[in-house]
Amino acid sequence: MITLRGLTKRFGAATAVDNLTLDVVPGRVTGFIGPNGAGKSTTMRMIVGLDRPTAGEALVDGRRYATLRHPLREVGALLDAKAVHPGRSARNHLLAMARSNGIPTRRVDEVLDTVGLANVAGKRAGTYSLGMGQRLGIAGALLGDPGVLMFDEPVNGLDPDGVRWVRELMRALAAEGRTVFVSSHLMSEMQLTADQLVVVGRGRLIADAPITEVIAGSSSTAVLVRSPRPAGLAELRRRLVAAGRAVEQEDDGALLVTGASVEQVGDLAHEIGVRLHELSVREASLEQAYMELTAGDVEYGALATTGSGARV
Ligand SMILES: Nc1ncnc2c1ncn2[C@@H]1O[C@H](COP(=O)(O)OP(=O)(O)OP(=O)(O)O)[C@@H](O)[C@H]1O
Repeated sequence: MITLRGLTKRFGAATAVDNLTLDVVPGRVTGFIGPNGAGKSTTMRMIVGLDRPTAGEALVDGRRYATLRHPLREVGALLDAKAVHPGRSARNHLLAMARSNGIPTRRVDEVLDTVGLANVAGKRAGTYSLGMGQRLGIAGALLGDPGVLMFDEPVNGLDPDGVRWVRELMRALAAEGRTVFVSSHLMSEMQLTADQLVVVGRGRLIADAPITEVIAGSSSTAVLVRSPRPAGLAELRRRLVAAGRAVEQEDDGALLVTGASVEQVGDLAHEIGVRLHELSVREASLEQAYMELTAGDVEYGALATTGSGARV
């Protein structure tokens, strides 16, 4: 478990992380998302003692990182995949990490196997591709078989096969009861990987909720209603609009209702005697929900060059 209490980091006048309080619990993949510069990396760096909080604290299983005797056995982290000496082989890099944490050598070969680098483990890390570097970083995080794992942008630079491998790895680690905290800008991937989401903007907490709740809360999540009776559907529409719901009509005549639950729409249809052929939820994508949540917190926005003209 990771516990953040009033966690704050200021760099001079700028506040990178602003009073974050939350728990990242075991047995789930918790996605950590937010616009560029929102404070995700700084938060993760404070959890593993690489940055010192200006105020508040970050604890791993109730303890500060600095007080852990064998930290790699408690918490593994992929923070900067390039933070490997380029002249060192992957195997030697992991061996040095293992020695300093009382981890047996055979574990080095195990994790090299797990991440698919066994065949190139003797090559200098400086010759590795971006994706291979990510795999080496992940191997380092797994090395101590820790109960808490953090990954900052783990799929960065990976090919589709690698992206899928990371997704399955995260899910498997959480299923084993570990705490998995992972940041990413790829919302479609997050939607497939995470159970819980922590959303930050300008250092502050915007949301901490199950992914299903985040998506259900989006204004793009709607109820789809289809009926063989156009007159009945028109009456349903009139009633819904009168009740303050937003209703759109699809090209095939179906209604898309926002701001009402399936139960409410179904009950109303029953009340006025409209026969239905479909009543279902059309879920927003995580990307849509994310865009709404963070709309006011995008720090490095550019003017859109096409479409709506909205700042993105
Ligand atoms: N060492 C530092 N000195 C000064 N400012 C810093 C330092 N590290 C981070 N910052 C600033 O803190 C803010 C948060 O940065 P951080 O890298 O934590 O954001 P992030 O959410 O990880 O962003 P991204 O998605 O772009 O990786 C940014 O404004 C950044 O410029």
